[in-house]
Amino acid sequence: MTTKTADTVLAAGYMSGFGNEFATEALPGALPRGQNSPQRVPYGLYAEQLSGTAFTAPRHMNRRSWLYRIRPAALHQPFRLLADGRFHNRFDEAPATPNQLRWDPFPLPQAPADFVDGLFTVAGNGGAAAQSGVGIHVYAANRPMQGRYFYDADAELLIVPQQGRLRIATELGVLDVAPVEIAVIPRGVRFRVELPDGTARGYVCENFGAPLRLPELGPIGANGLANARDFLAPVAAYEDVEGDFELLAKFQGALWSARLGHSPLDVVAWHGNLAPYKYDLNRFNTIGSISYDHPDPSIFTVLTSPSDTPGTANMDFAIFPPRWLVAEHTFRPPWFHRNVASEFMGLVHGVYDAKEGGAKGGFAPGGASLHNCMSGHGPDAASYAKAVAIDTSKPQHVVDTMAFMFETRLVIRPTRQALEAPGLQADYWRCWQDLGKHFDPERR
Ligand SMILES: O=C(O)Cc1cc(O)ccc1O
Ligand SMILES: [Fe+2]
Repeated sequence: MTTKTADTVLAAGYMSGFGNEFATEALPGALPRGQNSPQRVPYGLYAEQLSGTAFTAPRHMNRRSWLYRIRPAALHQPFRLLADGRFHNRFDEAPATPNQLRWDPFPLPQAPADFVDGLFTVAGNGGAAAQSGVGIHVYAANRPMQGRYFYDADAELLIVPQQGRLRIATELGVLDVAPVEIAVIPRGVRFRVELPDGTARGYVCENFGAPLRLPELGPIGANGLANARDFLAPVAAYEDVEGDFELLAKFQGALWSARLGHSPLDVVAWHGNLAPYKYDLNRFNTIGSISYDHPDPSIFTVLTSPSDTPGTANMDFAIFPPRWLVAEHTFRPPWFHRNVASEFMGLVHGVYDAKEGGAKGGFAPGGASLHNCMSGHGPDAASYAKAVAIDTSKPQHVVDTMAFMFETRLVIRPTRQALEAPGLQADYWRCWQDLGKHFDPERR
């Protein structure tokens, strides 16, 4: 396989910044100068525009890139609809439940499975047709995608590796992503996933809504939370290979397959602000209370997909990273709460400070929990007992942890296969049952 990278043009494999107007070429002079679509493109390439927002979207939201490629994306045989599998968008198969749900770590594959084979849909809401909501999936894979490429026309993909590194070779370049990093692949971008560690497991959020962006910072100021310069987009890298390959498309909730005679990762140069990117969650500048009380979790937002209602996101991606807790005379873990929003949580590693104990396997790395609209939840009895006993005049260092949340405006509906999965913890509700009555009208 001939794989050429941009090493000779740019020293690093990545360009830093969020939503920048990037320009990158794997061969010198491959980017047309002064125009997007010249009559004849350098090196005999084809020019192709990839737009991720409406042409007329406001300038600060507009996303598109120009790709200079060996063959246009139009070149493939007709797509055939594939039979329904475990990766889908059927969120109406089972009644949405007000029960708190939790799953053990999702199993690693028994049979050979690549990244797409290994996708298992856990829950979701809305859909591609409405261009709003999310699909929530886990992946568990043990072989690289070989001669297979995938794109999702329904959604932007937010990939959260939990175990094992991923090498995501995309049309626009290569992203190497390890646990505690995330990758975002724009709607429609074609890619192949390789597994440098042999196996991999993690979470995927299909965002059917507006592309993820950095949250507003308000009084926090010009810096903080996820800083724009820590996002990395790949430099152009292409392969010029021919063979009998498969292109998989996710379209309106279903998977389609087409044959194609060449690698679609044949973009020699590109420029624009629509690109895959990665981000190291350890770079997050965590901001919290330095006086009293636990802040609302919106302070932990890494990326947000806005809806048409200001301030009410289609989806927020929040993390709970290592940090110092210093709030005095304060119950420091997440408080007990019921929210209008719905919360799907996963754990990359360590222990989450609201779930120190719990029934059965607890909240374990590679597992998940779901607390839907107005479903009461909060620290389990063990975490509560610990938090009311500590001396809050001393700072507390929360270390070795990385939990995350996909928080959505719409109720998150579990799939039938997720409700029937052996890992669903039937006794999760018990983790709150030891929160006894302490009320005493004689004691203040
Ligand atoms: O339920 C959870 O554990 C997530 C969460 C964390 C937090 O710090 C505040 C509110 C919240 O929903
Ligand atoms: Fe919550």
